[in-house]
Amino acid sequence: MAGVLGLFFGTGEVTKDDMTAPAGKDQQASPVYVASIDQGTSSSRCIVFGKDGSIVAEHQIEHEQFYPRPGCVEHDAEEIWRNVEMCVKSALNIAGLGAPDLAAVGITNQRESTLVWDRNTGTPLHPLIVWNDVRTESICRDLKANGGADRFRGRTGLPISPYFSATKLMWLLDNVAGLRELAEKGDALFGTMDSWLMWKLTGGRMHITDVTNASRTNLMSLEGLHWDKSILQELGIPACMLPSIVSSSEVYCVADNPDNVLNGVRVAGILGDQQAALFGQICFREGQTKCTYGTGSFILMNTGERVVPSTNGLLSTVGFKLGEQACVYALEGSIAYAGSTVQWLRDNLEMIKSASEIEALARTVEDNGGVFFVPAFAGLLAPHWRGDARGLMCGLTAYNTKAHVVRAVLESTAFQVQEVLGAMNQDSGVEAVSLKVDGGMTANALLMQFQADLLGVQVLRPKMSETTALGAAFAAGLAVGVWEDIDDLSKTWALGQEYEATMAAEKRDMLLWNWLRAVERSLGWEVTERNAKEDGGGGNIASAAAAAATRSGTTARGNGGRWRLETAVLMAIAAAAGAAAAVVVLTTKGGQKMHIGALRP
Ligand SMILES: Nc1ncnc2c1ncn2[C@@H]1O[C@H](COP(=O)(O)OP(=O)(O)O)[C@@H](O)[C@H]1O
Ligand SMILES: O=P(O)(O)OC[C@H](O)CO
Repeated sequence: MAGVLGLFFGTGEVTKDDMTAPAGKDQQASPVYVASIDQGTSSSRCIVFGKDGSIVAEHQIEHEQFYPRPGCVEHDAEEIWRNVEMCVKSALNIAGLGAPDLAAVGITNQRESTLVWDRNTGTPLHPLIVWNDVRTESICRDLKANGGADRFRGRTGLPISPYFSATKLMWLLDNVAGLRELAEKGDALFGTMDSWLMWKLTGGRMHITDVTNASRTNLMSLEGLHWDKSILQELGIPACMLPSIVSSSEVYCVADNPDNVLNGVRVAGILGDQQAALFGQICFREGQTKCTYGTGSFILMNTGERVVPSTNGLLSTVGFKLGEQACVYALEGSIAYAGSTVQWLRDNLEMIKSASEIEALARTVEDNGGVFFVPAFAGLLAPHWRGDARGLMCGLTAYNTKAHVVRAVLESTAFQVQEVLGAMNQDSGVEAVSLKVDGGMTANALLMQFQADLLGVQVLRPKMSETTALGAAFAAGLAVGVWEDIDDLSKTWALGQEYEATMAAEKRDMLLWNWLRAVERSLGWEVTERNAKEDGGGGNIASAAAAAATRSGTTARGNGGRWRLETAVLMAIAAAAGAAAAVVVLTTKGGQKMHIGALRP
């Protein structure tokens, strides 16, 4: 069920009285309020900010998550638009403001999630395919087979992965009846959520995306900031269905949809949500780094005006581009499962009743008791990029309790962030001295302290928790003169909480070593009939096992029978997964589970 939250914030600088008589109404001065639409993976919200960067009012609405098949995650784009409209209306009502009181509106959004719609009717032609949907794993496998996972990296900064929009769009073009023909005629459009919202706000007049969102498609040249014709051609994507690429901060238009409450307001900022958080955290200088701990976790380092190529499993991406100014780039490490592991403990394992309970339970034990958890629920993103990894918990003994398990789940986020920061250090040559943090999980002081300990640097949480929405408001406000320049913005950042590293180096090294051993064991676990075909094994599990074993350096020979497996091959599967002992369960085409047995390679 979708939930509705309406929040009112009294803040230091903007008082309740100010809100009943907004400056824009009484004094006829230029409006100083900026609204931000934050369209995220689990919810949409609208926040109205004052000039001092404080929150005046907020409204948030969750939307439904659809899981039509294993590995598939979809949203209803029309539901999202209705929620956005409702959020804006409610936030303005709560603040006692109207559209004329807004200097501008900014948009920030879940990135990569892919939508196609009809140019003439404005109707979505398929549900939104969400960024964490892995249905295009086999398309990616084919592309990788023909030139390697990194064949687009030099141009787009990204590896081939189901995460990015390119293969999601390929899938749509191949699987939605009539879409390719419509697209070739110029009657079907592609966009991420920023494009969709712009389309709706302008009553179907504008089809644009900003450089940060475009940099997540795997279709944009990072240096030229234009769609890469050769990639489009190779992937069979008609260029006419793509939006025009614009900067992150400029007046794009005046919203001119008379049915919308924002009608007449300048739309002046667009940033993908992680880049918006980088901007909202005032990471304007090269080397400055932030981590957002939400459903997933995303670490971005500002690398200035140069594209820093990654050789350690990170992404080169656009940080932001302010109008005509030079583009600022970033290195990014994306982690798919962070706060969602806490939701998993709550909803699937029922070990806690609410996310906020996890800290107290984890504090009842001194440490993880030797337990390590790798949340590779749909493979691992940065820095491993292994679609064949699966989740595991290891190091368990009879001594362990629920508290150790819960603590291991919490710690898994900090370990992943540590790995990414290590890779960032290697790629950029910049050793971070501090990490600015935000997002829901930063409410957890145990996790934040553990993070500082693992990194050996200060972890800094600002007073303002809504840095993503703030970043988009900053981008919009800059374009219309609410804020003069980035120095003006920098004054708004205030420290909320600081965590210093206190853990002894030997203890930290031992923890990191054990984490890496656990990760190693999670790799290559996924061996299915589908993999068997795609691995060129002639459609049988035995050959897939042999392929998996070969990938992991173990040799094995299958007997080629469709469902008959030799002991040697089964043992190779266990070895490929790196487990001391493994229980092998195969799923048949009909969905039936076949319990094969426990193995000790
Ligand atoms: N005290 C807490 N300890 C650990 N995780 C938490 C805590 N409070 C919230 N979370 C997690 O934070 C996530 C929500 O953070 P949020 O920044 O709102 O995410 P998003 O923007 O991705 O929706 C949830 O996945 C939730 O499980
Ligand atoms: O909406 P969020 O906060 O889960 O962020 C999603 C990211 O943009 C995916 O890349």
